[in-house]
Amino acid sequence: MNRPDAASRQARAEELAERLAGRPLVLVGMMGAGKTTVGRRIATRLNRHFLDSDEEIERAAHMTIPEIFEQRGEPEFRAGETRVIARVLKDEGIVLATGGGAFVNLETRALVKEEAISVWLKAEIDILFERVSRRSNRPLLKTANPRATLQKLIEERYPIYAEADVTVASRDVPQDVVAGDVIDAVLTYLKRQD
Ligand SMILES: Nc1ncnc2c1ncn2[C@@H]1O[C@H](COP(=O)(O)OP(=O)(O)O)[C@@H](O)[C@H]1O
Ligand SMILES: O=C(O)C1=C[C@@H](OP(=O)(O)O)[C@@H](O)[C@H](O)C1
Ligand SMILES: [Mg+2]
Repeated sequence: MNRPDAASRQARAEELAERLAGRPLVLVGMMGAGKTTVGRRIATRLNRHFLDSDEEIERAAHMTIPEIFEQRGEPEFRAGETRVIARVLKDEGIVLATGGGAFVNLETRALVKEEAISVWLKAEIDILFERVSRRSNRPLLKTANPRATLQKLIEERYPIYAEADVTVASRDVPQDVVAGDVIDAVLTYLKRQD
């Protein structure tokens, strides 16, 4: 990348950081969309603190997500997820990657809408499936037909994710490009709000 591109990229990130004025930036969307990895890159560019709700839950429980599902069950995981997100949204100037089910919760969704700017990282099933197949750390997909499960979740959740302020395609391009797409899309959204 040449220097003028890098400079304008930096300028857009700085403008976004300024326009957000402390409001958290929250990533929502399906498993495999890139919320955790792309979110971390966005935080770096905005010079913000990055948090991931799954990592916060794991830290508090001293267990991995699969262990929590196995030993305590999904309802307890969901309760922890709701609590963790409510707690971290009190912090200013964060980028938060949520777990794929978090925004489905009415209480969490209302809080995110009130306190933050939300971004739906939207990806095609083929991309999602390829990405989630790399690791076996998603308990909801431990089914006889994980692709069909993913498809069912997509159908249930897409109308809900569509309530996010901004939608960005999580394309099959490098994560830095997706991070740049998010920054540009949120900046455009906030400029329109003025
Ligand atoms: N743009 C991308 N191109 C290629 N691989 C990606 C991209 N975004 C994410 N990934 C990979 O997909 C997997 C899932 O990403 P992750 O950030 O954990 O998604 P999420 O948190 O939304 O479930 C990881 O292995 C990550 O490295
Ligand atoms: O979609 C979901 O319900 C889940 C998504 C996961 O997070 P990612 O979306 O970061 O994979 C994790 O919270 C848990 O396995 C449940
Ligand atoms: Mg994640």
